[in-house]
Amino acid sequence: MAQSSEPIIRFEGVTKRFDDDTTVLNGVSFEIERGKFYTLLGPSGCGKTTILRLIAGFIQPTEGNIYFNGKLINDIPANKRQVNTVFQDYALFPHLNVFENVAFGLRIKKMKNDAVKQKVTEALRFVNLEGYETRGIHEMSGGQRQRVAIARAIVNEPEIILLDEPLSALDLKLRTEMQYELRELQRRLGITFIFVTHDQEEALAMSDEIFVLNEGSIQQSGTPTDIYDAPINRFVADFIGESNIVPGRMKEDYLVEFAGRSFECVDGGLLPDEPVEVVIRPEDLEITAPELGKLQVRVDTQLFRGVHYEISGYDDAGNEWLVHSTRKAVVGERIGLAFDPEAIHVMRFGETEEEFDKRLEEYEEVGDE
Ligand SMILES: Nc1ncnc2c1ncn2[C@@H]1O[C@H](COP(=O)(O)OP(=O)(O)OP(=O)(O)O)[C@@H](O)[C@H]1O
Repeated sequence: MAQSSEPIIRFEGVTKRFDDDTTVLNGVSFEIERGKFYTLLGPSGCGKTTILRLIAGFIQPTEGNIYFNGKLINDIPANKRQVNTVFQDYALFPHLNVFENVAFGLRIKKMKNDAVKQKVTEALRFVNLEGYETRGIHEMSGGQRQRVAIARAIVNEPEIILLDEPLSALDLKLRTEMQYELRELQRRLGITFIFVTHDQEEALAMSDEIFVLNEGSIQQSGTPTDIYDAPINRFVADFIGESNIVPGRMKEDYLVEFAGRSFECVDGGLLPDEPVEVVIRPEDLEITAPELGKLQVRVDTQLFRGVHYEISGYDDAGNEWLVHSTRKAVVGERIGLAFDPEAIHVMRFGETEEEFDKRLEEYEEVGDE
């Protein structure tokens, strides 16, 4: 295909305001590559569903442009886009059986009966629902309805499937099963999936790429490990997993000061004496005897979490530290905390992803000279 090097979707400075002048998306730009599993992650009201609706064509941008395979699609109506949506409540037709629910889109296109039968059978096989053709929707479980909704989307052979919190109605166990199933299905189909969730664990487990959103802007985009290991700012560090975030100061490249001491780290490219925020994940801290630790902490609370203990305490500078450890501590006692230079991640206050990328580029250019 001639257009295959183009991103399948590109947003260029897309702003969405509703009639009452509330800005829901604020100049958002991103690219979606073909065949990957993307997740839009963020708290309630941050604009995730609005992005899906813009891609589907249910609403139009107030400013900016949306491209599909390199072609501007701002004014292309929803029914002319090769995109299908799986909604949170599945939006299945209660009066139609499983077969007719899946066949619905094909019937509208006036496809011949034989072809409909073949395509619906194939779609139902894909989601493991062969033999359920004549069942009523009310006779299906939550997980099965979910699969009918997915079969109804894939039967149209769209280039993109949009999934708006499709697992939120399921209980925890089924939800985990469906996470595997959806991920596997996406791999087998090779169709681009754009999945919306406010659940960070779900996003980390399922995605090739995650966009973290807050208040109508993309805070950070990247693979789950990029985002977990190198959050761009406090919002992302707080939203994805648990973090210790303490104030610090850059002394020079690869040397950062916090909790009253200097520590080797792997981050550079900041100005000497620049105030920063330092992130260390609780599982990267190891409990030692006080004199062997890089930091000393008095244990304040301890909770047993089955696999590990969740221990919190304060260092002498008054910073709180959360530790996940298989070793037990004693409340009120002093412990040492050991960690590798790689465990320290330094963030510049309030920096956006764009500013970070620019800084990194300049830093690497200087390094190459
Ligand atoms: N048609 C509309 N008119 C006015 N405001 C709207 C409209 N649709 C959405 N909004 C507002 O836009 C903001 C973002 O909504 P959106 O549905 O995109 O959020 P979300 O991130 O998907 O949230 P949730 O996880 O709660 O679904 C919300 O504050 C919402 O109230």
